[in-house]
Amino acid sequence: MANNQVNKTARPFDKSRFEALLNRRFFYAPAFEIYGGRAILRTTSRTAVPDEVVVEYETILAQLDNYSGPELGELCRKYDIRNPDTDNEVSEPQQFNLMFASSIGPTGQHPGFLRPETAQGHFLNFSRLLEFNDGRIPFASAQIGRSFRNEISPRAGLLRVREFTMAEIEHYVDPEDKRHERFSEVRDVELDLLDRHTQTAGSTKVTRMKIGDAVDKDIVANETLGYFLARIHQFLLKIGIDRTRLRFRQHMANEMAHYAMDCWDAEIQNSYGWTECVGCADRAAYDLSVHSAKTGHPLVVRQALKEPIITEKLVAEFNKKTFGKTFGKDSAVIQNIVGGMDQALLAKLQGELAQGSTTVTSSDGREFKLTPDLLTIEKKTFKQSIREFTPNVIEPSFGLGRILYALLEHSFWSREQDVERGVLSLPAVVAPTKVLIVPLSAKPEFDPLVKEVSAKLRKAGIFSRVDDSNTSIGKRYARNDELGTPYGLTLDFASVAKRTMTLRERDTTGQLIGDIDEVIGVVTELVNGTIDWAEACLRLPAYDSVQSVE
Ligand SMILES: Nc1ncnc2c1ncn2[C@@H]1O[C@H](COP(=O)(O)OP(=O)(O)OP(=O)(O)O)[C@@H](O)[C@H]1O
Repeated sequence: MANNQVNKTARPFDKSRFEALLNRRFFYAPAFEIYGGRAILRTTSRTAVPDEVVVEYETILAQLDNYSGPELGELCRKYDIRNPDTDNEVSEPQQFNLMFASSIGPTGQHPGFLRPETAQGHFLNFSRLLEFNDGRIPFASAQIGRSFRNEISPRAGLLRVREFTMAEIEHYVDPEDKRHERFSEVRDVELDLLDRHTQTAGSTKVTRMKIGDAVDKDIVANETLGYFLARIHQFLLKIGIDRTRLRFRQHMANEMAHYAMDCWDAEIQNSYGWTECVGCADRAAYDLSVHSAKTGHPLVVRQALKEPIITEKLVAEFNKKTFGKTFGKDSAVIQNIVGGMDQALLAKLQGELAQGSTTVTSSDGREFKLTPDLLTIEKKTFKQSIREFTPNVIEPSFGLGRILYALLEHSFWSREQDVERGVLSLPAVVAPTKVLIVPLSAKPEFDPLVKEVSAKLRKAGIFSRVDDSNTSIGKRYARNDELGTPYGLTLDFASVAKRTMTLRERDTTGQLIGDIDEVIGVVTELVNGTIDWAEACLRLPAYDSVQSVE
């Protein structure tokens, strides 16, 4: 071999590191399959695979070349790598390419699936998230992303579409303790509830009730679910949903998924009727259990018990020396029969053995006589210091398009004196532009002031726009009222001379006046929500030439 040949593998192949990686892949997917010389990731249905897994799989596939013959067979057996054409284990090195089950495989065996919600991605990452949280619950994951539904008839604007943006939270709780640490903060929040009993009675009359009372009375299943209902309510009001057109409707038993413990929809009334915009369900342990069953990877929490649980159990033990000799190849059959017995049957067997012998019968009717020199059954003490359980999931699920549509309907109105003048009353927190800067004139002496005000607002973290178009100030206000801009700052000739500025509020059209820096301070607080307009009116004097500019 030529001495100058370069070994391109910087680090020698390390089997144990590689197999540790194979183990890790079970976080995401149960197995991959080889179709016509291509490896296909077999994920649980509707599963989104995070980007990093692609890298991981490429690494895995590249490394498979390091195995050959029986070694590869062994590896494939261990990690369930199969050739689906023959359903045999892969026995010789192949050149693999990577493909995902979510696209059509070369043999067309895998249909493509688009996710109907973002939830699957959360569950796939559960183990890693649990690790980040030091193995403890409760914790939550949140994600915003596109979701897809095969709607038969998409309609009603953004209300029913085939592709939409969803924001979901998966909050993991102990199934035996669904209290929420911060429930006391929302206990007194009043919600309009339409529970299932009211609906069964044929009524749609809501009951306004404190969420604390609803949980105490078992109308809402538990504190964590109640906590999220209250937070959904607060969120929707904060972004500008009209509370008189918001209700929480409980799912009827026949409407709810079979595994769900309780489910409520935040419904918002709009011109199409009452529309579900946020769903909030206690989905029990269903998702994690199903993912776990499909992947073979346990999705559980292991919790050290403060007090170990001591239990006593009857245990069957076969005498290794005599048992195999006596029963030969039937040994396994007998061990299976005894191994499948519950405590009551074992107790019966123990009693019979004490009398001298007992008989067990196989499924094909053969009888085997057992004596105390072959089998002993004794009570043993077990100490359990770890509690292992599958967490339950509380899932608030927001459809952003529906919320936005309802918000636009709730926010839009016309001025009484002129129906042509529309106003979009978006609260500052959601308005795309927070402040409009309106120089009264396009004269160059206004430029430094306009620049100063917009720079100061930018520094305060407030997004503003300048409208220096050549139209009347009234028209400029009207145009920006329709765009939902909550505040206007007007620079006039007094501003140039005396450094004063007026502040206008969109909904009332009320105006205040003050020193430029003082007004910027007030508008910053208004936008940040630390004061409201009434408070601003106490801070700054009213500007009484409103009519002259409107
Ligand atoms: N086709 C769709 N178009 C827009 N948003 C949707 C659509 N389907 C569901 N959503 C939104 O996603 C949220 C959560 O989805 P979920 O599965 O609970 O809805 P769903 O019960 O299927 O809705 P619906 O009964 O109205 O079809 C809903 O509250 C809604 O805001």
